[in-house]
Amino acid sequence: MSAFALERSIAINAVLQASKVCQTVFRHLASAGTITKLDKSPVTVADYSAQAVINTILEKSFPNDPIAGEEDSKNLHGDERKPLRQRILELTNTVLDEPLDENKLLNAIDRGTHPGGIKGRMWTLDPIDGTMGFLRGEQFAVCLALIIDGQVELGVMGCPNLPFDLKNQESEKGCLFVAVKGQGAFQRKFSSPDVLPIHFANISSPSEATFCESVESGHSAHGDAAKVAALLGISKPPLRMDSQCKYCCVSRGDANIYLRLPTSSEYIENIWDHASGSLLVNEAGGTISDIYGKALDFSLGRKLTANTGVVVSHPNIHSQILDAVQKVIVKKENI
Ligand SMILES: Nc1ncnc2c1ncn2[C@@H]1O[C@H](COP(=O)(O)O)[C@@H](O)[C@H]1OP(=O)(O)O
Ligand SMILES: [Mg+2]
Ligand SMILES: [Mg+2]
Ligand SMILES: [Mg+2]
Repeated sequence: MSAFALERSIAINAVLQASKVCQTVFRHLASAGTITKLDKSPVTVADYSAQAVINTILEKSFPNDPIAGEEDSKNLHGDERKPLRQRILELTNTVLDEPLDENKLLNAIDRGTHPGGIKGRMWTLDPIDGTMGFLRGEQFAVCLALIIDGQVELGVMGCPNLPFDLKNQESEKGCLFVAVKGQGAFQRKFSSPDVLPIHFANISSPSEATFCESVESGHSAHGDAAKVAALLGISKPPLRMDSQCKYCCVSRGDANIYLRLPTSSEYIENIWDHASGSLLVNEAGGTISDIYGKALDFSLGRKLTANTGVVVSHPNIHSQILDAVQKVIVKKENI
């Protein structure tokens, strides 16, 4: 049996079940059931339920593995939140074999509070990455990764709204991406277990590239990305997309570069926003670094405290992209 075969199959099932919950929520209630967290970001019943589903499934097979997940139950307590809790519970129980009660639900969500770090085995989970995309009915991803001693070993991403073939409007939506370190990168449809290998598109000059970036200019500096593109002679418009679906798209050749350039806010990226995507990129033959060319360091806790921004591209052009990014950013820093 290949390395991490059990983890791979449990993670795929967990991500598919959580993705189902997200699809149900979107069909039935869209923005109802949304609350705003302290950092002003939105969280929905689907985020909580997806985290409860995945944490419960992981606990069954790997009871000793800690989980660093985005959500926690602190906004779900008290009488006022009872209807929200009930909705999350109902949703969660639609996909679990053994139903939870309210207490078990809150405990399952709070299994995700691990502080992270360099030692041992842990999972990191973003139950819905790109909540803004989810609320708009656009792209979002359910992202789960296994990290051992600070190294990402396995990544699984479910992208319920992503077409299997981005160029074909009729193409079936619902793609799952999976990578195990040293075993390659693959995608499959939600509807079939058959996996197909994926690769970065070959490219010899950055000027031929399509780059992708966030839809949200508050998450990634669009103006700086436009300057980088101009320096590189890129003439194609950017592919704007929410969530780690961007990692999936570059990994299967829909686009060639992913730029996540720091905004003026002092935001530090979370490990669950990049762990599965970074492994997928590496296994699909791409290069990923921060804007200074440093590898992403997943060993420092729940956040990527040693990194600034993200740059992904084919290895043939990575140093040229970094040069352009640094010209734009350093110029701005010196103003
Ligand atoms: N100020 C911010 N800067 C960068 N990323 C952010 C910021 N606020 C939230 N995020 C996270 O950015 C990711 C979305 O990236 P993108 O804009 O590329 O879709 C999400 O993980 C989102 O969290 P969440 O998981 O809550 O949606
Ligand atoms: Mg969030
Ligand atoms: Mg996220
Ligand atoms: Mg999230």
